[in-house]
Amino acid sequence: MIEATEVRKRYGTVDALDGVSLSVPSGASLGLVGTNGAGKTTLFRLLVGHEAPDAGSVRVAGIDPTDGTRVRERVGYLPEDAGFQPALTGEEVLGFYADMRGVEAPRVDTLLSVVGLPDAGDRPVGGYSNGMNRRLGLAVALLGDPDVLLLDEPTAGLDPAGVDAFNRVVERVREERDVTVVLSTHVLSEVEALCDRVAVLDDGALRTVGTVEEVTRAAGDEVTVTAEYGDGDALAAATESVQAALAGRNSDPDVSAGELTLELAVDSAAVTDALGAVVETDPESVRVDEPDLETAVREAVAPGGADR
Ligand SMILES: Nc1ncnc2c1ncn2[C@@H]1O[C@H](COP(=O)(O)OP(=O)(O)OP(=O)(O)O)[C@@H](O)[C@H]1O
Repeated sequence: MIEATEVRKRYGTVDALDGVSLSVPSGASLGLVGTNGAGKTTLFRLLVGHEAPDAGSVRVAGIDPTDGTRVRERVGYLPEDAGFQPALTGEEVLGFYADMRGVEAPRVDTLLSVVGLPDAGDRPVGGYSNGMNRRLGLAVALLGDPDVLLLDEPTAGLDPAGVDAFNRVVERVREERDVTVVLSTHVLSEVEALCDRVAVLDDGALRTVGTVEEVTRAAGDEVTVTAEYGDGDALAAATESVQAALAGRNSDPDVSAGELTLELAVDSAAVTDALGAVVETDPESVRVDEPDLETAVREAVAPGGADR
């Protein structure tokens, strides 16, 4: 659905995108993450045809986005800095964009309900909260029932309730429509909740891309369970019962300094069994360290934890 091939975009002396190739299949949901200034907004602007790449090619639904209005019929875009005339009501804002895109008026009411603003349509948008404004922006992006939805940091600056409300709408839209979503964010829990894929951009380059699971796995494929015990007897008894629970699985605990440590393959049944056994031995504390998306993204941006 989206194909970017060796895309370059330079502003003055800055390589905003420095040879980025990325493919997003139809119906997928991609989280675009990365450092500030990584090139995320630039990529959106190329995907929506607001600008052309200096080199390489971009195709959305097989269309070159700079090729007239055709791509705008297929793509809904919520820019990072979307703002509307404060004196216009929500309905008027939608009506304005609906006219521009030739969408029928009844869709405006439906869309306001879809984004959770069913009763706010007759109010001037100057009185909308930040979250309401973003949801109105999403409604504008949904006009014309696009195949592709591009959301540039849609929840930046929203409070937790606003983030939840927005993300629930995105989830519902994905359930109800066959739409391909690209969403940029600095919040990785959002990617885990809403996206099946993740791409990490940094300094104009794509550092990694894959399913959320694949990218997370790059941070390691082991879970470490560490349990702390008050005295040597408790630790010895715990070691015995954990060994019994994991018998034959080649995962003996390490025991030292009042602690029992287990290293286990992530997602294996051994993790559940070991945790069950550990909890039954009544430890003072239990810690579970597993590969997570945050570590994987940090590693992708700065391999080996290099200072930047
Ligand atoms: N119109 C422009 N003129 C000059 N430089 C630009 C322009 N647009 C982007 N840049 C530069 O290109 C780089 C990438 O910017 P971009 O806005 O795409 O990053 P981003 O990943 O969206 O960042 P953020 O997370 O901070 O929103 C930055 O160094 C930025 O300063």
